[in-house]
Amino acid sequence: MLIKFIRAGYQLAGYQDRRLTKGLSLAALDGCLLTVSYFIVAQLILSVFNTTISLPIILLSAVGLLSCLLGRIYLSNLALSHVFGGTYAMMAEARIRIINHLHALPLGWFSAKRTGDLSVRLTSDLELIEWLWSHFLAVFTSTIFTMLLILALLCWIDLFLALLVIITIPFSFWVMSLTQRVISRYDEKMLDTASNAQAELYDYIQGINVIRCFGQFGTAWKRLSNALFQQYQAQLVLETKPSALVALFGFVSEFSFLLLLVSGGYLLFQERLDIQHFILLNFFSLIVYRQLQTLGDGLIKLRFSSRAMERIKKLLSETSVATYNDGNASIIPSSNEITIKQLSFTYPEQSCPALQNIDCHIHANAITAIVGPSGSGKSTLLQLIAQMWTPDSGQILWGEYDTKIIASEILDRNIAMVFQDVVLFSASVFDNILIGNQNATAEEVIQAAKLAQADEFIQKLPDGYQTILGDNGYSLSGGERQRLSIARALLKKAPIILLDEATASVDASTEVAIHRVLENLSQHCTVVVVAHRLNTIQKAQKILVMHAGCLLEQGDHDTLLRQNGLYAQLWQRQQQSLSWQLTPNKQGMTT
Ligand SMILES: Nc1ncnc2c1ncn2[C@@H]1O[C@H](COP(=O)(O)OP(=O)(O)OP(=O)(O)O)[C@@H](O)[C@H]1O
Repeated sequence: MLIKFIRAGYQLAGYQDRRLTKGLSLAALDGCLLTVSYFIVAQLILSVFNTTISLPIILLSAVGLLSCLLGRIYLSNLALSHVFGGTYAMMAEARIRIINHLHALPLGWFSAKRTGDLSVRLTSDLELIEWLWSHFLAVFTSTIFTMLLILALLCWIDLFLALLVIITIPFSFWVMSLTQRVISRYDEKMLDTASNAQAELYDYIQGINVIRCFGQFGTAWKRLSNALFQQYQAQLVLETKPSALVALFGFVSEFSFLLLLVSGGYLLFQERLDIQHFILLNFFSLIVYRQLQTLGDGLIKLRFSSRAMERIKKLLSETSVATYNDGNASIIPSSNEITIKQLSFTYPEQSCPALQNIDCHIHANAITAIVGPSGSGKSTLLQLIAQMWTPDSGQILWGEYDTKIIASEILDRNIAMVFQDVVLFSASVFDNILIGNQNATAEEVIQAAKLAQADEFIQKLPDGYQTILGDNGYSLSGGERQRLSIARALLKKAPIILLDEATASVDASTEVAIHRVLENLSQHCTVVVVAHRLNTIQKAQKILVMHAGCLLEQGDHDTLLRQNGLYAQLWQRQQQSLSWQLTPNKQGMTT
């Protein structure tokens, strides 16, 4: 089981740190040195009883014991620093591998799993494994060596009595494995309830403003306290259920000591064993008993963290977006046009497809707009173009190549996307824009902010570009946040820019200015925008009109108006609403 655990750890990290092997060898040496010091004590006891004790023997023993002690301090220190160095480096690598794997997972995975569960796997589960590697492996190795050597010493003193100790060891291990099996029945539940409690805590803190606004403290608190109570119960069961077996393990290990005491006493009485050897046998069997206890404790914890290891391995086995790992990094399409062929897509765990048989052509170096009623599939189409999901069927071609065969890093580098929900990090405004292109100069960052109509409000912030934004950039208005995310996308200078209602929260004049920038950009970029306000995309070279997951109409503004279909209806409704005027009625209220 231990070997399996170590192998799984190596797999998790993706490499085997040499410091760990070195540290474990040093721990084994430490265990040997401990046995040497016990041997010296045994010799001293024998010489007392044999009356051969003398000052030189006492001095020699003292020097021997001191050397062993100093040697052990040196060895255990060195062993631990190697084991810690190796373990922490490997676990850091494991975390990076997990994060890299998460990058490649389809967005649906994140919405299906709760953030709390993920954070438990990345924190508590990994910490448990890390703790066991760093604190148990070295102790386990030195304990095993000490125990084996002491058993050899026991055999040297009296083979028959040593065998009495040895035969009880398999029983101890049998009880230990029984305990592990019982624990494994409850530890899964404990880890699951811990994940759930963490998820509830996360939801509670995230949604505290909504909870407060709608007076939902009672309901929200009930959910949270329920989850915490379940975790508490699972923890209690895990601790109490195997306790009888843990006690039995202690009894079986102690029994060997008892057996030796009684049998040794009998042999002593029969004068077949002398007193000095009787004392030595008991002294050593007591040490074996202690070592067995240490091993038992560690192996029980090992079982617990093996479960954590399985959960992380399961996370790593989640299937990534098809293109992510297999893509060809050398493919660079000759043009930035996008062709969509018979594309259909259903969200995970949904029965109705969000997109059905979409066929269209998105011109290079032009603006294409996607419009349609809410829920018609506009954002989904945009996200599929950005390869955030794997389609059920159909193809998306970038130039002449199917995006499935293009390496995801190439796609990521060439596509800039502005999402509906803007995510800003707790960093300066400057750094938030710089995320778009880490190699950009300060001038380029400011230029991108100017193009996104963000420079003016940034200059008015307390520290300008160096103003630190709070959690998720809460100190900015919705429109300001959107402009920062547009600046970020512009800074990327990607040949394909996708904007999902990127200007929904900005005022009309800013929106016009941003669209003017997009028009300029479209001279050398493929720009795809999802828009609700149709007057902003009137000049788009192509407009895709979505309805209930289908592409209903396509063409430019004038063609679509002539078709007198859904687009014409939407256009007319918006034009009517633009002509509305607020006038006071007789009671003086505006209507
Ligand atoms: N992560 C998801 N999981 C399951 N269903 C989803 C998910 N995201 C969107 N949907 C569903 O897919 C359909 C299309 O959604 P989509 O967001 O693409 O529409 P939209 O046209 O962009 O809407 P809006 O204009 O309101 O943003 C909707 O029925 C929506 O409920």
